[in-house]
Amino acid sequence: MSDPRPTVEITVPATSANIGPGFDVVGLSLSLYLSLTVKFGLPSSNPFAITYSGEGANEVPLDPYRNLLTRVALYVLRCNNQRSFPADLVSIHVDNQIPFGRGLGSSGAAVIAGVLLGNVLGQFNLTRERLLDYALMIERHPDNVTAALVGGFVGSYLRELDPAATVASQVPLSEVLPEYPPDAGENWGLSPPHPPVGIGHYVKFNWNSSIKAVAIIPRFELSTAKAREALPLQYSRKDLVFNMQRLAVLTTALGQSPPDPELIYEAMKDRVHQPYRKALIPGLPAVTSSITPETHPGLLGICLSGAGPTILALATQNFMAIAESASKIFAEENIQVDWKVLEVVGGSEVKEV
Ligand SMILES: Nc1ncnc2c1ncn2[C@@H]1O[C@H](COP(=O)(O)OP(=O)(O)O)[C@@H](O)[C@H]1O
Ligand SMILES: N[C@@H](CCOP(=O)(O)O)C(=O)O
Repeated sequence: MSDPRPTVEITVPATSANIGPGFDVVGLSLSLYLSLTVKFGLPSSNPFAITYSGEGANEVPLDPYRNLLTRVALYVLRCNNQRSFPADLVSIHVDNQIPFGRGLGSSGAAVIAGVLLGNVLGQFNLTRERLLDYALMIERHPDNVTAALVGGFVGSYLRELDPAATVASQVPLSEVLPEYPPDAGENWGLSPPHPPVGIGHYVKFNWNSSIKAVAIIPRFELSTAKAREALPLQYSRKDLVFNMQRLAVLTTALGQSPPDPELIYEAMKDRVHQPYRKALIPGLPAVTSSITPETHPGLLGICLSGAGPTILALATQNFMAIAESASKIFAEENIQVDWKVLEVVGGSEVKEV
């Protein structure tokens, strides 16, 4: 009998999406990680164990048919004609540093980790582009998942698809990832819609490594779905031009040396999502308007991280003063925060240990 497969470690970074004007377009990978340790043994009919430590450990379902990571992995397996988890899978331990529902891309990281897990379990050797296709069937805005997969400061778009492929890519999440009711027959959910090839395209921008990200993380959760419901369906030309002008400047300005605070502070302003989300995040307008490069030398720009409620301040120094000023404004709204200084890091990794 052959030896069991080696243990595999999968690490996926947190991400901050939008960076002000780049709603659903740009993302930044940050130094907080979702890590999976996947152990194999002799083939057996015993079910494998899922264990968690860190963020969300007490709330996450440990049933593989309900857990987001393993449901995504099962989606990849089933799209590649493998109906279930392999018999030599013994355990998956998940250690998570990314807080849930705070705008730091926990669900995007879980989707990428699930796709990478499916690829490892099925030994499919899928390319990075194909892995991204699977992720984009599940999380339909490309900013978080692309940055979590490839790392760095990334811009991405979804390709316009031919009519047949468009139908597949618009299948609701609930159909791509059904919740697998325990009493359903064994053929249930066996033929999920396959992702069209080449849904997402991306480019990596330069990043000046002296720029750090201060994440000011309120102690309450805001689901991305709820924060997206607050947005209008239509925008004025004026507001779209406002954002496009700033985004065009920002993607280059954050790679320049030395970074120019005057240019970046204005280029991180937004009129597409932040104004509509302020009712969900008390203190947001005060934080983004009163902490400036003049009041806090070293600050480059400040915005909502993803769908919030976390605030992202990009800065080269004075991190504590920036975080304390933001904490004070949130405290006036009776909101406690935690804060961290994060680095911009590389993308996901899969290695045998
Ligand atoms: N590591 C994980 N394992 C399982 N489920 C996860 C994991 N990370 C995130 N999730 C799920 O995603 C939800 C948060 O998603 P979302 O509202 O998009 O917020 P975020 O801004 O953190 O991505 C969590 O409540 C949880 O259901
Ligand atoms: N562009 C999306 C990004 C959501 O990011 P998350 O980290 O909050 O999941 C949006 O702004 O809705």
